[in-house]
Amino acid sequence: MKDTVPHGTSDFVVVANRLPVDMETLDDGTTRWKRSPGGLVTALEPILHDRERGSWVGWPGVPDAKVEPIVSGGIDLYPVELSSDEVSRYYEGFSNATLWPLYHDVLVAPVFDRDWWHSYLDVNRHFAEETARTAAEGATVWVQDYQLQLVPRLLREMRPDLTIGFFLHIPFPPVELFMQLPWRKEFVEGLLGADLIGFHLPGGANNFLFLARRLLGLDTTTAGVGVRSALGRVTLDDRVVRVGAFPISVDSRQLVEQATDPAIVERAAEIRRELGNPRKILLGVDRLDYTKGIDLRLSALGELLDEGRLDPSDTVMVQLATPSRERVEHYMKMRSSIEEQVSHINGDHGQIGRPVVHYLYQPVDRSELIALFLAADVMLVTPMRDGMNLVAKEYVACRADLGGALVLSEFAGAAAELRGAYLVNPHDLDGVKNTIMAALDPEREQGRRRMSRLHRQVLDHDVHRWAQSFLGALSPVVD
Ligand SMILES: Nc1nc2c(ncn2[C@@H]2O[C@H](COP(=O)(O)OP(=O)(O)O)[C@@H](O)[C@H]2O)c(=O)[nH]1
Ligand SMILES: O=P(O)(O)OC[C@H]1O[C@H](O[C@H]2O[C@H](CO)[C@@H](O)[C@H](O)[C@H]2O)[C@H](O)[C@@H](O)[C@@H]1O
Repeated sequence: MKDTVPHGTSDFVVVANRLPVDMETLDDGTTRWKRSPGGLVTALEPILHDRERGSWVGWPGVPDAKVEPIVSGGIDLYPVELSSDEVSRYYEGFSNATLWPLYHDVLVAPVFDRDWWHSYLDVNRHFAEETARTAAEGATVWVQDYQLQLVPRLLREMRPDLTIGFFLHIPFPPVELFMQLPWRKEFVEGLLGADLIGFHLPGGANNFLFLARRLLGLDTTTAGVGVRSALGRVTLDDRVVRVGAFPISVDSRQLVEQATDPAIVERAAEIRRELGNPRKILLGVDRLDYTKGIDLRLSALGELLDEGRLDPSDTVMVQLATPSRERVEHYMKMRSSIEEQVSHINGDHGQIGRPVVHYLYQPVDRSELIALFLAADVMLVTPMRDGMNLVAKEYVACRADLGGALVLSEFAGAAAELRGAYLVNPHDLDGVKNTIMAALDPEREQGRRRMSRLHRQVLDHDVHRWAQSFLGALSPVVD
């Protein structure tokens, strides 16, 4: 973290709720920066690194942080200050207790609170203002995700010279659910401030086009949107907004490089030894979020052990749970119930020095994570609903050795592309159990063929292709 940067000179600006780094205050009162959680940051960081100069407008992750613009990892970071009241109402409230559950199939009931809505509106305006100050004349601005859906329109009003893209990282809900939102028109109008609106999957793009017709009576294309093709169009009085599907991905080549590094390969072997040399290692890696199906996979494991279909003396599960949104009620409840499940399984089936489930409620280093991917015989990715799920793609990118198996929920966006995975319906516990058993002991050549297909898919469709396809569609002159 060094040098300050001047405002108003950036030709390419990413705007996201979070900066790629979070500010952390240590016990002695000093501050340091650490990597922010989540897949949005994982995906966008390499894209900005690739560019000669890029800027990122976002929140530094803690309330009331007065921070000057800084340069980190070659990216100019422009912090947006949020008060503790805004963190509580805009971030924890409207973003994560209204929009997040509404857009994730109403897995828990969304709260519709008018004060939160006003805070969301205010904060979206702050972000638009900071971006308007940062962007150079005629710049390209790429707004990210559900926390900032009003920014495209607000920004266009302030700076009509900009080219504005918007990408939604979470599912766009079915029309029947979206219609619950008391401010539904404002959201569709907010997004239509962009020149191009991107979703992970064609289904989200088609839902949005339907809403633009039905809610706002706009003229739109009606043919189905394709993957990176056949963009939809919404015709406004003075311009046309394009709508498309651009499945996000990972920096596959970099992951292969890391996963074939002898030190990481050795660490993977060491992890297996540290776990007591079990015959099979199962792995889960998630933010601790009720959408991720961590409880479901623990139920499946518990029942398989209870029924004697898995032997606790030769099977181990590692579950990494990154702390997330810890002050939001459903996240607190989920943490308690998952920790109870882990205790039950270990209480019933563990032995001294040999728990069945190794559970960490803390992030681990990237290299340790990759070593865990290499050590895992079966990766469990079982969300009830997920925009994409980069963990699934990271696992198969790392398995250049063609070992391992991926159990993947049909309700993760990644399932649309990773057809060679062991796909499961997370609402069907017996189906999940049977599929885990099949993934644990595939016929060797068949297992390698599956992994080879998955690995190739992710190598061919990496995060650079994602960014190129979105930015290419945003403007033929933006690379
Ligand atoms: N370094 C590190 N990264 C993690 C850890 N847990 C999750 N991640 C990363 O966080 C990202 C999660 O993205 P994704 O699966 O799309 O889900 P999201 O959390 O909903 O964005 C992936 O890039 C993971 O590798 C951890 O313990 N350490
Ligand atoms: O910023 P947080 O509230 O701590 O949450 C972390 C991120 O979670 C979500 O990630 C999503 O984006 C991934 C990449 O496109 C995708 O694979 C995943 O399915 C989504 O859940 C959220 O959308 C981000 O805004 C958060 O930063």
